[in-house]
Amino acid sequence: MPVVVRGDQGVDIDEVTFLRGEAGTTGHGNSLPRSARQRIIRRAKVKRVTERRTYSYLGPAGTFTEAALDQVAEARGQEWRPVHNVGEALADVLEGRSHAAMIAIENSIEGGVSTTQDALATLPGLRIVGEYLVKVNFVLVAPRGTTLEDVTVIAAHPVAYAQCHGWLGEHLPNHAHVPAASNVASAIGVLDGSSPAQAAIAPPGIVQHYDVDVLASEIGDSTSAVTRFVLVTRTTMPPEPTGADKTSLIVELPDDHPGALLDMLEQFSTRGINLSLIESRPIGDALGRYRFVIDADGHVADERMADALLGIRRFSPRVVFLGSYPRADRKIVQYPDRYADEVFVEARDWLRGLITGEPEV
Ligand SMILES: O=C(O)C(=O)C[C@]1(C(=O)O)C=C[C@@H](O)C=C1
Repeated sequence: MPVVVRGDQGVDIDEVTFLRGEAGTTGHGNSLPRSARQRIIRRAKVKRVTERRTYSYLGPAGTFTEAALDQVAEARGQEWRPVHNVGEALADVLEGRSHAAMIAIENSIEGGVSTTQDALATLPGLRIVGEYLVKVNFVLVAPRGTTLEDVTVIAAHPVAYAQCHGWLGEHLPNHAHVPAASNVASAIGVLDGSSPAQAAIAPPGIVQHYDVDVLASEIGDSTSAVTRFVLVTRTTMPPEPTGADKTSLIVELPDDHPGALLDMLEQFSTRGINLSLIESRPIGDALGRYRFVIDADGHVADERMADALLGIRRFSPRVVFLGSYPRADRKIVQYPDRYADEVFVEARDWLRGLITGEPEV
């Protein structure tokens, strides 16, 4: 298959070059009749429209999720589709309305975003292809003329609300919370009167989109809070290994197998693989049944990771491979020399030799 380089508007660069040559607009003379040239240009325009890709994200404009999507070079100049929740974003991908969806998966204060983790664990056919980090901090906003004394009810996305407990406890200890679909939906509800709240927790950039008073700034519990986002597509080949990769998995453990969690962890530790995340989530069918959400340093194309996955697959009743993709921080993965690819290859060759009867050297 030819490699296609995408232009800013989603047009195949090689296609455009070809058409330019064909239409005689590249300095080789306008040898084609005008009508033929126009037909070719029309074809290029149709292609431009049909080749545009759609990216779904938690909207409306101004959310942190939008800021994460803004970091995706291939998404620039493409169609961005604001949606109401993670489920809708992933349904867009699975049902073909969108090429990819940007979703929040972890926050440095709140931990894993459980709706995302549960959706990825249960919806087959999805792959994480990229990771993006966004620094998050929050402001309290309200319709013009509102004062802090007027505020008894606050609208906020639950993950944002959980990051502002300190400030709220100190300044508005008696407030009530109404959940909002996103950090910007919270403010819209307060402005259009559809929310019972008088004020909303929102990203600082909200003032560029809406006419609001900022009642307080920097209300997050941590000034260094970060949310991790992932770009999800339909199942596809993982991006090429970069040496700075991460592999995401969901693993269920066998029942009645004492030490199963330790067995699973050993698959990684005995191959020199560091885990940057391990979290349990209820499977949901009975009390005491959990699945594990895991991020491991390395790529499925690395021998040590492939070997670990084979080990896990052998005893786990269900393994979901969510993807291998470049780490957002581009930090090269470190591991002891004895887990390098060549060491695995040499050991496999040695074993093959034993079986085929090659003399040992
Ligand atoms: O993208 C947004 O602004 C959101 O409202 C979503 C979300 C999340 O799902 O975690 C994103 C980042 C913040 O940590 C809080 C909320």
